[in-house]
Amino acid sequence: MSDLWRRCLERLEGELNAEDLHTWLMPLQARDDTHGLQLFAPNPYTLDMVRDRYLARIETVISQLTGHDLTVKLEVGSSSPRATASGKAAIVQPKAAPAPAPVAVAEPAAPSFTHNLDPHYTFETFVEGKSNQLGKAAAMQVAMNPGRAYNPLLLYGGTGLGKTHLMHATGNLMRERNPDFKVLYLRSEQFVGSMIEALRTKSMDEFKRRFRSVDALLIDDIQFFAGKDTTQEEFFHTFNALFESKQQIILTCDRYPKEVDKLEPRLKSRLGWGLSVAIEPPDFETRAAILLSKAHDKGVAVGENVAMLLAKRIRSNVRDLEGALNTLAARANFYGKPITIDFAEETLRDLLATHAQAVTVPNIQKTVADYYQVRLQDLLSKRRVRSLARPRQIAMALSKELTEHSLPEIGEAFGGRDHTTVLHACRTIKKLCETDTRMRQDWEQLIRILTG
Ligand SMILES: Nc1ncnc2c1ncn2[C@@H]1O[C@H](COP(=O)(O)OP(=O)(O)OP(=O)(O)O)[C@@H](O)[C@H]1O
Repeated sequence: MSDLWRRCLERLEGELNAEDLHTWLMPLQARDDTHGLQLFAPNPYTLDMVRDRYLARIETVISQLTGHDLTVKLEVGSSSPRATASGKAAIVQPKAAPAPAPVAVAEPAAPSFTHNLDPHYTFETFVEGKSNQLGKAAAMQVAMNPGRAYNPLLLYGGTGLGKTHLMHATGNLMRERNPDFKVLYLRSEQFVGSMIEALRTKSMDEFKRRFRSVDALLIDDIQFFAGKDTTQEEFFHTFNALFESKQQIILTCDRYPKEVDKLEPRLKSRLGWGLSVAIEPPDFETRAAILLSKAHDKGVAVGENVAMLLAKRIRSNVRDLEGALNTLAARANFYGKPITIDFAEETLRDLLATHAQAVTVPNIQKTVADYYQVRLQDLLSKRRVRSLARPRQIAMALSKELTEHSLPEIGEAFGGRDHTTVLHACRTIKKLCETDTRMRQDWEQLIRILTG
């Protein structure tokens, strides 16, 4: 990779979120020569996005890095000399000074395949807990034995729980073990965008070649394929081609794919050929460990007490937890203060209040009643029919999980029941979640509704 471009990316890393960076900027190839830097987008769709959203900023950063006022233009293509032989290049020119800009020394021509994995998303930076243990183990297996261990590997679960992280970690490990391994990561919107562009420019053959020539294809958030029939058709053929030649496919979805409406049955059936693993919301200890690990990686001094405060109060997902940490770090830096419990509570008062708000026992009762379509007064009554008893137990267990109330207090809130009844409910639901998929999905969905 061009040294100048690498330095530019490093600078932008601190400004853009990881997702945008690896979606739009990392796929760009770059080449610098005595005249300047050339940037190549893999397709017109990416080119448009980069030009509209990032080009001005890239120009500024390049100018800062080189000390010259440079103009950057883009084209679709590749940085390998063969691909640019059309002579369209000469992309960076000094805006004012006629003299050639002194830029970084050119490296040998880059390989024609540029992987676009986020180097920060690795297994080392992924904190393991009960909620993601299986997913991590499966992903590692796939990285060690691509195309053969589980194909496809499908990671599913709610937003911000680490699916994308694990996917990149798998790709990164594959490439660490074999640097020539071609791993292509895309969000499903990019797949759709590339396909639309290929249809428009009548370059479907090129599109097919691009996706079928990789060793591993990683597609994020495939729920976006729902209702897009032509995309599904094309993806179906891509899938078959890759699968047959034992190229690895890794996918993520925000729920169990069988539950995604408007996804073709034959595609759903293919998705089930390999291994589907749920990534669940992390428990308290894992949330605290993730927070401490993120703080360590970012060089932010956060004590265990602060990590525990955030982990206790922010249960929705890891992304929110990380967002809170970033806010704290930025404020502490600005005011030059250490991150104490008081500082954290003060700084995040509104945010913590929002997270606390939803999770009260009455709120849980109402949410569970709505979810199972029973009347609230029946849920709180003494009636023991199964259609009420199970939702009631779930509501009790959720109250224990999501609030600070004691067992007797929860019993009291459920029509004056004994604390042993609540304890029994908690144990029953915990056991059921381990053995009954449906139950576990209901539980996770309710947690998402209550904490999202
Ligand atoms: N177990 C974990 N250890 C370390 N970081 C984690 C873990 N789980 C999630 N994260 C971090 O949380 C953030 C969100 O994770 P990620 O983007 O992978 O979520 P996701 O499940 O793909 O969400 P979405 O469905 O919205 O794309 C990332 O910064 C990721 O590094």
